[in-house]
Parts: sequence; structure tokens; C-alpha cells
Amino acid sequence: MTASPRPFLLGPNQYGKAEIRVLKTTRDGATHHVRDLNVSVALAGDMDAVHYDGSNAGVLPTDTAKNTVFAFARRHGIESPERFGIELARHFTTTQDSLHRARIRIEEYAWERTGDTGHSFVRAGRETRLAQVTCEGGDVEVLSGLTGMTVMNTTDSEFTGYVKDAYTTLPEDRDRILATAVTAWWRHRETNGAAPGPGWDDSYMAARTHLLDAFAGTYSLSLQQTLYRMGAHVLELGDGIDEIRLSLPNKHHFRLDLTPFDLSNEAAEGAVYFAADRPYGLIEATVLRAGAAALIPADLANL
Ligand SMILES: O=c1[nH]c(=O)c2[nH]c(=O)[nH]c2[nH]1
Repeated sequence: MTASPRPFLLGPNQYGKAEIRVLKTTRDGATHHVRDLNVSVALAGDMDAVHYDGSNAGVLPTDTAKNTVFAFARRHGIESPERFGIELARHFTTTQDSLHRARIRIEEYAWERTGDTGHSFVRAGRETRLAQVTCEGGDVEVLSGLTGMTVMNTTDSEFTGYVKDAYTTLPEDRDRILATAVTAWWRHRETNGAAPGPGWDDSYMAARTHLLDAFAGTYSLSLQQTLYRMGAHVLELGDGIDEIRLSLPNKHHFRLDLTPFDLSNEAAEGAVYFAADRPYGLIEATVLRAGAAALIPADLANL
């Protein structure tokens, strides 16, 4: 007797351990160094049996994935989020026959030194560094990125000449504040996980600088134009970066009408603004090197 076909089929699936918080210290005499990561492991492969029949024979426990992260931090150290992700992704896919794809997503929190002890730190109020490494069929894809890099220009930004319909009330503005919290992911051309020439940490710092330089250096006619300039600057000056995806919330600052209080409030006078937190415009785009494929998912939240 042949089994009747299943009415419901298993679709795309993955499993793993999310948000493994690991802090690695290294000591250079009295000078200590720290790397503070939040690591998420997502594994995929031959997982029909566990879903259909409850057979765990091909399932590496998520608890083991967590232990592996801690053990690798001790055994290999954490040179950079990208390198650590590559080591982990390769490990899972090369040691377990049932696992065909490993995706390691890492957030790094920055600490700055305080005092002169060599072992005292203050958590930096900076952006969060991001890395994602995907290992599948021997190929390694490395994305680097950042989120929460809040920037503002208090002039050199306008928004005029836009479409006006029956519902448009927005006044044209030739001197507005432009502020955003940058989320960016960029893709490294190398598919075998080789570090870019300057190394992962310097490559990251360079891309961050290029984003900031383009934001500060662009006279903005729209956040869309600023976004494109920021992405293009990273592709132009970065080392081996083919694609960058940016998500820029427009953190609106509305210049107030203070005439009821007999006060003018022009930008040129040093105006007062209402910093609105929502709703916000959300400007998102990928910028690509000509000839490169768009491989970074459009929905960065699901990356
Ligand atoms: O830079 C901007 N782009 C827009 O598309 C837009 N829409 C809007 O209301 N304000 C702005 N600002």
C-alpha cells in the first residue's frame, strides 16, 4: 500500500538560537580589550523528518549552537564580528551532514575606555555594528552594516517642487532640518569569506566614515537624494563593496509658528522646532555597482 500524499507540505524553514549574548575579554598586560556581541544562529537543511514525524535524528540542538558560540569565542577569540560569523557558519555546515545552510547574525555593542585603569569602560552611545554571514554549498556571503546611527544637518536641506494634490498641506521649505537614524547593510564582493584588504574592522570604520561624510557633505534636495549619495560614496571609496541597502527614517523637525506669542521663528534666526517622533517618512533604497546583482533583501527587518 502506498502512503497517501500529504495534504500540507513543509515550506521554507530554519531553526537556531537567537540573541546569544557573549562578551570576550582579552588582556594585554594591564590593558584589557572587549568585544560585546549578540549572536543569532539560524540553521537549515534536511528537516522534513523532525517536522513531519518528530524524528530528531538530524537535529543539532539549539542549546549546542549556543554552546558552540561560547566555545568558539574562547577557542578562536573574536577578531571581528565578520570573522567570528564566518568561523561559526563554516563549522555548522561542514560538521553536520543534515545542515546545508548556516546564517549567523551579529550585533556588536561598542565600549569606550574611561579613566586610566586600562580595564574601565563606558558603553558608547553609538550605533550598533551589524554583520551577517551565510554559508551554503561552500559559498560564504558576508554582509556588514550598522543601525541606529542618528545624524542631523541643521541647514543645507530643502524640500520643494513636489507633487501637490487635494490633500497636500506641506509647505515648501528651503531651509529645514534633515535628521535620520541610519540603518545600512552592505555586501562584500568576495564569496569565500576573505577579509577585504584593510581587514574587517578597518573596512567597517571606513564605510561608517563614508556614510557620515556623504551625509554631512550633501546639500540635500530630498532625503532620497542624500540616501543615494551616501550609498554611492561607500561604493566609490569602500574596498570590494558591490551593494548597499539603506533605510532612513525621516526624523521630522517642524519649525513652529510662534506668531501667537509675537515671536518670529525663521531658520536663519536660530529657530525652535518640534521634534516629532511619529509618524515619520521612511526612505529606503539599494545602491548597486553597475553590473552587480541586488542580493540584499529589501526588507531589512527580516534580514
Ligand atoms: O526628503 C523628503 N522626501 C520626501 O519624499 C518627503 N515627503 C515629505 O512629506 N517630506 C519629505 N522629505
